[in-house]
Amino acid sequence: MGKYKIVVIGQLNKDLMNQLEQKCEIKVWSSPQKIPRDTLLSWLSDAEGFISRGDVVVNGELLSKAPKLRVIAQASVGYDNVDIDACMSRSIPFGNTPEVLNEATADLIYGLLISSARRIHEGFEYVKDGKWESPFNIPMGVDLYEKTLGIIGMGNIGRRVAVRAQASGMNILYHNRKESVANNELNCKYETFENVLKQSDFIIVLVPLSNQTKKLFKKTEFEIMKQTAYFINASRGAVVDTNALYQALVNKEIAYAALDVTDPEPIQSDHPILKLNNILITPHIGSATTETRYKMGQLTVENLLAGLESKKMPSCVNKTVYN
Ligand SMILES: NC(=O)c1ccc[n+]([C@@H]2O[C@H](COP(=O)([O-])OP(=O)(O)OC[C@H]3O[C@@H](n4cnc5c(N)ncnc54)[C@H](O)[C@@H]3O)[C@@H](O)[C@H]2O)c1
Ligand SMILES: O=C(O)[C@H](O)CO
Repeated sequence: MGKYKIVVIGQLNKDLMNQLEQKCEIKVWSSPQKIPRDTLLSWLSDAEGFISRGDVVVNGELLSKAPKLRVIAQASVGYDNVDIDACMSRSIPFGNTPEVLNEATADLIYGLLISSARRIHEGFEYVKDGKWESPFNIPMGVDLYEKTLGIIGMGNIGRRVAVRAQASGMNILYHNRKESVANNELNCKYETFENVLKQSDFIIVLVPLSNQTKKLFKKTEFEIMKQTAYFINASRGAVVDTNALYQALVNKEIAYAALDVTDPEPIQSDHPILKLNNILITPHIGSATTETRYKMGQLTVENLLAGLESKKMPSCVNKTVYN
């Protein structure tokens, strides 16, 4: 039997590529830059399998140019770049990589929280700039102990963040579309969206980007937060109205923001929000550790090969495709 024709966007570990090469003939785009749409569509014209990436829009137009495509996999838990209905209409299973990145992403988010609260990155700038004249003229932070953390979108990663916060002596509120026994058993209290915003000292956003969550955080939402609130977004940039966040930070309606995701990505280096001293931004590095990225790549390859061999994927988003 011949090899499966596949297209891979992004870099996979060498041994994972070797694994794919055993069974597949591969066209690979390993550049961090976005692949030109025309190139991608021409590569997909005879492909059976596709490893996509977050910066590729997978929609009906793309699928119409890929008549032989039978499976799509992606190394991420979020799949807001993919039109799942369009995949369903072609009975194409789409595989993502949940859970394997929980700990790494929760570490990064907790790192953002501690770094903001304790002014860690500012402290280093201070030292580099020669401003550290005595032990008394230092940037002051705030305690986490006995403060309230509100998690909006309390799923796999949110729960791992909650465990870290509890170790620091924080109280946890959460809001999801509905209350969950598993979250309550973790000693986290369910509240309405508005109450979480009103009552929390720190707010972490971890909802998937969807039509319901696009610009979930606008002017009104920042207005109802405490003036001392720290706002942390690690979900997707488009969940937040960046201009409203900028105004809230400038007008001191909230104290501080830390973002691992922006809208657009990358954020323009001359964006005015970068000039503020009450913001910390990292370049979408939630899952970016060697070990975790390897596990994500491994699950992606398993998903793809399962699909090509007409077996059930270990992690399929549109499971009803198998009904
Ligand atoms: N910064 C990063 O590198 C990074 C890494 C991993 C995941 N993410 C993002 O984080 C998101 C969450 O990941 P996860 O693995 O915890 O997913 P998950 O599906 O386990 O959790 C998401 C939670 O959000 C809730 N939710 C969905 N829509 C909601 C709404 N409208 N209002 C309130 N709650 C809602 C769900 O009920 C669920 O509990 C991903 O979708 C992805 O966008 C970012
Ligand atoms: O959704 C995810 O898994 C992260 O954002 C990494 O892309």
